[in-house]
Amino acid sequence: MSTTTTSPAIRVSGVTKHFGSTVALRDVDLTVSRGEVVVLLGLSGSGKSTLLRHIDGLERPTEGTVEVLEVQVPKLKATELRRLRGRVAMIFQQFELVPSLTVLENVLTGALAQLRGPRLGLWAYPRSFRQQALVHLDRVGLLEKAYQRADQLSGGQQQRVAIARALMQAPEILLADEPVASLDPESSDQVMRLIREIAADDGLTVVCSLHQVDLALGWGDRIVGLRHGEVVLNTPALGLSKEQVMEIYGRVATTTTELTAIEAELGIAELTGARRDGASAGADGGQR
Ligand SMILES: Nc1ncnc2c1ncn2[C@@H]1O[C@H](COP(=O)(O)OP(=O)(O)OP(=O)(O)O)[C@@H](O)[C@H]1O
Repeated sequence: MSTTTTSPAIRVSGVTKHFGSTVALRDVDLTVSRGEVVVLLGLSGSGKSTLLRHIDGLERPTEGTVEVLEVQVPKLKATELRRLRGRVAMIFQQFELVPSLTVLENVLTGALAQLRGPRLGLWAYPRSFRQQALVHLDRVGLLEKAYQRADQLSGGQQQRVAIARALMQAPEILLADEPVASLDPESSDQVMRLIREIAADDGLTVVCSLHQVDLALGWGDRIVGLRHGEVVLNTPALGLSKEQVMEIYGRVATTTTELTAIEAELGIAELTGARRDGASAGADGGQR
């Protein structure tokens, strides 16, 4: 009888995280299957980055457990954590490229964990790595930019370089923390499509935080909504409507100003008048 791996890629159980008196996560459960693409949706401060940082072992939970690729993350020693991070790549809102280096060198830095010692300059990397980096640049559509300085590229292009750098790790999981928050709508769309394509082609597990409902609905397999550090929504993206998502976020708003702020942050400009009136009315449209 053959055995197949059925364990999830990520299993977060009962995670609570305190930063002093701030409760950033409250009893969070999240299970992500291998190959699944999950969106973490939430307003600023809802705990999205903190949750991603727990999955990557950058934070330890105050309570609860985090298992990634069958490894208990908070228990890992530094060397074991480094090994796990080789299997989990992360991209960020601000791209985190080295501006003065060429695009190709930036991509190559994604392989540093696989090499011993520092690497200064392109020729310090083995030829096979340079070839691999060029393949990844081709995949993200930036082969012709390989020898330009990273800071000469547009925001969208820089995020695509960051994706190519992540691919150098040959990761099993890709974590993306608000990857398009600094980009215009067209570049956002391009970057999100690229991540989705790569995830499908490589069987990558993806957890991506976003705050725009429109992007989230058209993109992930499943949407997990966070509010004040708690999971308030965990459902397949297919068939989920904007109104359902808004309803969840609308419940926290007690005033029209608050509702307008939520609307703006979630990228929704069409909250109903009735909902708005309800919010203005205070208790009726506020916390239920
Ligand atoms: N290192 C830290 N020290 C103290 N408080 C923190 C720290 N990291 C996060 N927090 C707090 O925890 C809460 C959740 O923050 P987090 O950054 O996870 O939210 P977020 O949903 O990712 O928001 P944003 O989209 O603005 O980054 C916030 O109240 C934040 O101020």
